[in-house]
Amino acid sequence: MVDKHIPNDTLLYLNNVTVSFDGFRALNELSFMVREKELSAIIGPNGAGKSTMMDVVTGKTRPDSGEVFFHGEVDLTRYDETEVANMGIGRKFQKPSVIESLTVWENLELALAGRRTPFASMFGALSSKGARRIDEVMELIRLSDRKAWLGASLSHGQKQWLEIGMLLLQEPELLLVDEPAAGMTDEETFRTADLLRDLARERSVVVVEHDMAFIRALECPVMVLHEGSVLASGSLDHVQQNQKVIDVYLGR
Ligand SMILES: Nc1ncnc2c1ncn2[C@@H]1O[C@H](COP(=O)(O)OP(=O)(O)OP(=O)(O)O)[C@@H](O)[C@H]1O
Repeated sequence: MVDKHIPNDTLLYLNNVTVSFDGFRALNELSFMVREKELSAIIGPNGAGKSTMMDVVTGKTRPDSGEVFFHGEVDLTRYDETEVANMGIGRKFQKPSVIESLTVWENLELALAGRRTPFASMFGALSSKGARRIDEVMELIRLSDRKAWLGASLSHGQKQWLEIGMLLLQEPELLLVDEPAAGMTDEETFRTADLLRDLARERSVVVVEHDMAFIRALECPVMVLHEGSVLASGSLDHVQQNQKVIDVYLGR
């Protein structure tokens, strides 16, 4: 990456990314950057290109043109989903995929096993280091007192937190989180905002969300996507006062 304007602490840099479906541009020369250990939010009306952007970053969709630099050098567009995940990019989908018949601890243990050697997983040897890490993650996701609860008995919000915990055990440097507050109670929504702020102390977190109260609680920079490009960026107050943003949201 040879661009003088890119700060040294940039973790992810999309450069002029275009994705077309049958001639329709879902992403249109999209460029933006994510700094290390930064929490940021992406908003935008339906069809703005938010999911497509995450598909490109995670190797699910290959762009027609443009690059996606991770750590300044690696162009993620050359790798597939598994390779990108192994490089340290985690994606939390909207629908939780927690195993309902396993406890919180067992779900986390399984997620940790995913990154242990086949030999260690086969013989069930969870190291004391591994167990400590699961304890730390349970603390982070506010589920320490639910350790022995079955997935099925958790609330919707708790399932989402457990799923975030499972991703954390992959130790991602960048976490992409898709509409985490959807379907949550107000209290869960605010606890989730707290949780994501905590997570961004150790890694970069990008949240795609529609819920403005939740975005406000994140207290982070916001980028507005529209028709596959950045329409505005800055604080939530700043973008909400932007006339172009107002027009797009009011459908003018
Ligand atoms: N596989 C596909 N084939 C054809 N068109 C697609 C495909 N994926 C996305 N699109 C189109 O690209 C545009 C961007 O879609 P995308 O899902 O990225 O938007 P979004 O901002 O995530 O929307 P939402 O908030 O509704 O989830 C939409 O017009 C969508 O219909």
